[in-house]
This record gives sequence, structure tokens and C-alpha cells, in this order.
Amino acid sequence: MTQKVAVLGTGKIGEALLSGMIGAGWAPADLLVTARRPERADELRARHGVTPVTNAEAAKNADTLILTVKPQDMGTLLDELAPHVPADRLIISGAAGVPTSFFEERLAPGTPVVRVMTNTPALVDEAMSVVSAGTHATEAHLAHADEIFGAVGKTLRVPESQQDACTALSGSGPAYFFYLVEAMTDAGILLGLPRDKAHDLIVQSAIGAAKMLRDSGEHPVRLRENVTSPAGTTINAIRELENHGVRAALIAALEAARDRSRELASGTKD
Ligand SMILES: NC(=O)C1=CN([C@@H]2O[C@H](COP(=O)(O)OP(=O)(O)OC[C@H]3O[C@@H](n4cnc5c(N)ncnc54)[C@H](OP(=O)(O)O)[C@@H]3O)[C@@H](O)[C@H]2O)C=CC1
Ligand SMILES: O=C(O)[C@@H]1CCC=N1
Repeated sequence: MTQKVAVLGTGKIGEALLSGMIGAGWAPADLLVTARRPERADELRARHGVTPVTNAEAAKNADTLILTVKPQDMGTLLDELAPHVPADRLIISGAAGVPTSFFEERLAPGTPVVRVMTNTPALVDEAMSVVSAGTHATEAHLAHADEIFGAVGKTLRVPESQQDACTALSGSGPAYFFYLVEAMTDAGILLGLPRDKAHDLIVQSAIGAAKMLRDSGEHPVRLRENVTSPAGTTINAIRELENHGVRAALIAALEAARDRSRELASGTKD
């Protein structure tokens, strides 16, 4: 049986998912999208050959509804959707913070809900997505979510109680690496390198380090020790990072991101 999937609120994350699914073999004819603005709907149709529909039509015609609006827009979307969603639809939420109970309270009793936190490397099929079951989601529902998000990268099952922490680590994670590259490029400028060269040096170093982290099987501490020669250059830099509390700053930063994810639980908080 053909399973139709609808992406509701197709912005950055929704479009990355759509594009990955088509790349992985989903037929555009089986993919429905919704958008708030008609020009966005036209853009999605032109780029991907998918069918723009209203939220109500998506609820009626798709077996799986993937909700990728901002957490603050989720309440409004659900108010609009709830009267149209039959209880056998699988609801997958991609929103930060919003718990599965938020959907279960607003939809027909027994509606299966799966919560997923992905990240923007979905755009290059290198996403890290964490997947959690709501009260009525079965193994088959989770497997379907794994299959969809597996089209854009890796997936990992976690208990929903860990979703806010995962949002802080991997959901927001790419931003911290981009921030680091930006800061290191500035350092290159200070040291007299042209910006484009500094950028290339840092980006290639980041790619190399990421591949080693993923593929070498070595602990990150060992990988760093291998770079850090006695009385060499690296240890001088590490001392400055420690003096400036970078490790503590990162721990505090991720704790703040986790706390914000918790705050977004109401699906309405600005
Ligand atoms: N960006 C990221 O790094 C990550 C984001 N997320 C989560 O993914 C979700 C989407 O984020 P992102 O893609 O960045 O956000 P975007 O703003 O790019 O996408 C949301 C889209 O939903 C549309 N929209 C809002 N309300 C409705 C509605 N009622 N009906 C139809 N469309 C609607 C918006 O329209 P309009 O264009 O008019 O505003 C927008 O295009 C969020 O919940 C976020 O927490 C998860 C992981 C990472
Ligand atoms: O900043 C945010 O709220 C979203 C969720 C995770 C990454 N971006």
C-alpha cells in the first residue's frame, strides 16, 4: 500500500527532509506539503515536484503527518488540524521542546505521536536525529520515523525524557561548530592570514577532525593528546582555552539550551 507522507510547515527543516526523502526514493507524488504563504507553496512544487495542499487536506489524505512549524506556531496549527485528523494518522513532530503529550491532549484519543529532533546537516544527508515514542506510538511507528529521518542521516532512539538534552547537544550542535569556525577564522585574521585562506584552513581541519572522531575509534582525549606535543604549540593554546573557561562555558551554554527547550514545552511561549 502506498504510504502518503505530508510535511506541514515546510520551512528549512521540512524542505531538507523532503529533499532527502526524494533522494532516498520516495515518489514526489506520494509527498504532500503545506506552507503558510502561496509563493512558498509554488517554490516547493517547482523545486521538488511535490503537491501543496492545505493543512486540512494533508490530514485527510496523508497517512503520516510531519509537523515542522516553529514550536510557537504549533498550538495554532493543531487548533486548525485537530478536527480533521483521524485517530489512525501517525503524527511526527520535529519541533524543539514540545512534548508528545501536547499533541495527545489536542488530538483524538489513541493518536500515535513520535517526537524527533533533527539538525540542519539534514541538508547534506548528515543529520543526527533522535526519535522518541509518545504514549500510543508502536515499534512500527518508530520504525517509520526512523526510515523517514534515515533518509537525511543517522537516527537514534532515546526516551522522551532525554529530548531536551539532545536538542541542546545535536539539535543546536551545528551552530556551535559554525560559531567556532567563525571565531577561529577571526583568529587567523589576527595572525595576518587573508580571510579566505583562514576559512579554508579551518574548514578542512574541521572536516579532518570530524572524520577522525567518527572513524578512528579513538577517544577525543587521545586524539587531542596526539596533537599536543610536549613544549609544543598546541599546549599553549589549550592553556588559554582553560584560562578562559571555554569548557565551563560550553557546559553552561548547553545547559541554557536544554532549559530553553524545556520552556518551549507549552508550544506557545515566545
Ligand atoms: N533550524 C534548526 O536548526 C532546527 C529546527 N528544528 C525544529 O524544526 C522546526 C522548523 O524549524 P525551521 O525549519 O528552522 O523553521 P522555518 O521557519 O524555516 O519553517 C517553519 C515553516 O512553517 C511555516 N508555517 C508556520 N505556521 C504554519 C501553518 N499554520 N501552516 C503551514 N505552514 C506554517 C512557516 O511559514 P512562514 O515561512 O510563512 O513563516 C515556515 O515556512 C521548529 O519546530 C524547530 O524547533 C529542529 C532541529 C533543528
Ligand atoms: O534554535 C532552535 O530552537 C532550533 C532547535 C534546535 C536547533 N534549532
